[in-house]
Amino acid sequence: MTNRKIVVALGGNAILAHDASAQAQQQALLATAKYLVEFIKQGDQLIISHGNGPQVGNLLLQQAAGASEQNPPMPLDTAVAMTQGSIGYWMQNAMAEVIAENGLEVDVASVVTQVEVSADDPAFKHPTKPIGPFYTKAAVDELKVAHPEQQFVEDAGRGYRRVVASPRPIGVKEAGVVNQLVKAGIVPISVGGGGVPVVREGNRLVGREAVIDKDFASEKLAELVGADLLIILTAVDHIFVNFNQPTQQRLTQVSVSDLKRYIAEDQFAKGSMLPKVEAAIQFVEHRPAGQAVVTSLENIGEFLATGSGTVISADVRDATRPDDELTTTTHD
Ligand SMILES: Nc1ncnc2c1ncn2[C@@H]1O[C@H](COP(=O)(O)OP(=O)(O)O)[C@@H](O)[C@H]1O
Ligand SMILES: NC(=O)OP(=O)(O)O
Repeated sequence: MTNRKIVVALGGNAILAHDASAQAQQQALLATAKYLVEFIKQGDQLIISHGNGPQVGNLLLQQAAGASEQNPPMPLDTAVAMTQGSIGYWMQNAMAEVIAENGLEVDVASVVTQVEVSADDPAFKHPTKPIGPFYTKAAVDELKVAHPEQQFVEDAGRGYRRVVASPRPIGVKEAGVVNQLVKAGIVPISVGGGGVPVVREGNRLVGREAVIDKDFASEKLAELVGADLLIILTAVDHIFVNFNQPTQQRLTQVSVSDLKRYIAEDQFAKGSMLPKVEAAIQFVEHRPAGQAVVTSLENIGEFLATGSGTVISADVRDATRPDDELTTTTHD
């Protein structure tokens, strides 16, 4: 039994690959739950987080399509809370089924989570977070005329998407509640969709129209609950240098200083791998005894058996080496 406290962040493919129907997303989460239950079987204390980019964008479109004066569309902070509810419901339902199949007795509960951001965060003036479906250039040109207030960007060669503000998390209101649930042996689902963005005004937390990056929100939660591990699950088993080039090499063990050097070399795509790398660095800098891992759902078994995946650790000085020499990256 390992009994580590682990925050595991689920990437897009764990919930929505191509089919945005409720049934397809529930099916995907059932497959995801079969991987996650392995941690519980090992005795680890799990905290689950997830993204919501496609879902919250789709929800805004559904809201706009049915809107009237009597039935106004909800603002983005409320839409984020709605996706925390829907995805949380699917996830806890799927986890309960798989937990029962494995003869375990563990409860899973979603926590509607508010994540504090700064009202002055420059991100409010520079939208960068892609949400909802992909569009062609022609479709975007039409949308810009109909909705001059909305902004769109080309997303990694896959088409155009609407972008919204994505401020950095500075606190998680329900972190204490999440910790209480973990202590009670319950698996919490928290900071879904990066958490509902709120700013503090005295005793009030006031919602803001934004979508926080779930990797940064998961990192903040992992810091605040004192996690041993932050595991970021995505579509690739490892982080690569020279990604998608003939010279690509996967990173197995990597130190913070080496990762910072790779960032300076522009090795990680903005909006996809870069936030994961930055979140991993932030976590191990705050908790030097902890580790961050980037890998895929499908590789969880291998990770648990052999440590396979990209494991990011704080720079550790080795007494047998000169003072300024740090642990270095291993490739294979
Ligand atoms: N250097 C890199 N190493 C590995 N993957 C990379 C790298 N740069 C970009 N990527 C891409 O980033 C993707 C993960 O980002 P994204 O799909 O946005 O995450 P999420 O799983 O959270 O939805 C990977 O599947 C891969 O295609
Ligand atoms: N909120 C968020 O980061 O969602 P995605 O991971 O789905 O983009």
